[in-house]
Amino acid sequence: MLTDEFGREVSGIRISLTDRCNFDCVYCHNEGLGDTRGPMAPQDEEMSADDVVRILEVVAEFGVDSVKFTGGEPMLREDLEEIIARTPDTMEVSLTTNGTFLPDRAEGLVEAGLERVNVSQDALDPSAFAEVTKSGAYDRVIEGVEAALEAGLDPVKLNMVVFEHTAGYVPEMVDHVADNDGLQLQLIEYMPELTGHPEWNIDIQRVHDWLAEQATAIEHREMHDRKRYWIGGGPSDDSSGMVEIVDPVENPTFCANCHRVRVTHEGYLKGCLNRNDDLRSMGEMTKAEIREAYREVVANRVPYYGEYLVQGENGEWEFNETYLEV
Ligand SMILES: Nc1nc2c(ncn2[C@@H]2O[C@H](COP(=O)(O)OP(=O)(O)OP(=O)(O)O)[C@@H](O)[C@H]2O)c(=O)[nH]1
Ligand SMILES: C[S@@+](CC[C@H](N)C(=O)[O-])C[C@H]1O[C@@H](n2cnc3c(N)ncnc32)[C@H](O)[C@@H]1O
Ligand code: SF4
Ligand code: SF4
Repeated sequence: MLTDEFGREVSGIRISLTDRCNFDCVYCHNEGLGDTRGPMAPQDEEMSADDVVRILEVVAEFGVDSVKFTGGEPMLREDLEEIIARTPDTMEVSLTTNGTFLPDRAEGLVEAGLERVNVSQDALDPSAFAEVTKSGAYDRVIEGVEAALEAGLDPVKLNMVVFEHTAGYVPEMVDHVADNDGLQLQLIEYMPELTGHPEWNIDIQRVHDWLAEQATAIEHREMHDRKRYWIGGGPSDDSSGMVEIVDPVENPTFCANCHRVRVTHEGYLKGCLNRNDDLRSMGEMTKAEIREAYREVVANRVPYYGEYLVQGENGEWEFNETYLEV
């Protein structure tokens, strides 16, 4: 496994398969590309299944043992099942999706080799859901979550971005996962950097404090040093609910435990979700060239949050020049 200059081993890869989406969520960061979602028609610049598999085969040689497929909406790719089936056997395969296509395809994805799924669900009520996603597909998403559970995906994590529009729904989402076997909840801190709406931010520490009061057990996950709160039981009790908080913003501990590189839908390898200054285009590359690009990108990885950034007078984050000169 390769290790970067900050001692972070790279054990995972996160691949965006498309920037197209059938939703228009008001907060969407589109995996670091900002609000640039394309039309529904396939885009020429999307990597082919062969491109994706070539990259996976190379990083597997370096001991990368997990892949997360995301987007845009990755299930708009008709060849998703093929890509998963061709993923090296040494890799754990997971998917993050808005869930609308799961009712028809969850079973096929499991047959292809999918092990876990995260489904974005920001509210338990159709009108609140529509307000955030600009979509009327609430019932489809609920069906998708059921289809994923029936197909044997375990766990099925519900992703909820916590920001001004959704913060009030956190308690009922927590009850929902505690009451339903197989479901877990991921509360994701809203990342304002790429969306242009800093005013929607809320203090995620309040959610941590509230959960700590409810929890019967609290654990730390190695990845990103994330906290996990167990509600109504504990880690060994099947009837309890697990709530994980993903809180990257201004969190040097999160970045210090970041073990994944990323690939954009056009095939650019990059070391950090929030950075686009280290892109390496791998679409046309041979395996030997991909190996070289991978080594370079890992060698140049830098934590994003922490002393490497400073907040300017206008509230924007900028590189800490003092640090760069050292
Ligand atoms: N800044 C930052 N945010 C991340 C990172 N990983 C995940 N996130 C945030 O968390 C969201 C949800 O991630 P998911 O795709 O559901 O997957 P995950 O939680 O990272 O991975 P698993 O829990 O292992 O399934 C992402 O879209 C980001 O908003 C990361 O490395 N850096
Ligand atoms: C970009 S989406 C791609 C996969 C799929 N379309 C979905 O929505 O699950 C991946 C995850 O990013 C989260 N996300 C998007 N914009 C965000 C933001 N500004 N802050 C925090 N999380 C965000 C979404 O909630 C979703 O769980
Ligand atoms: S469903 Fe996912 S990719 Fe689509 S707009 Fe919402 S967060 Fe972004
Ligand atoms: S370095 Fe930090 S911000 Fe960048 S991908 Fe890793 S955890 Fe996310």
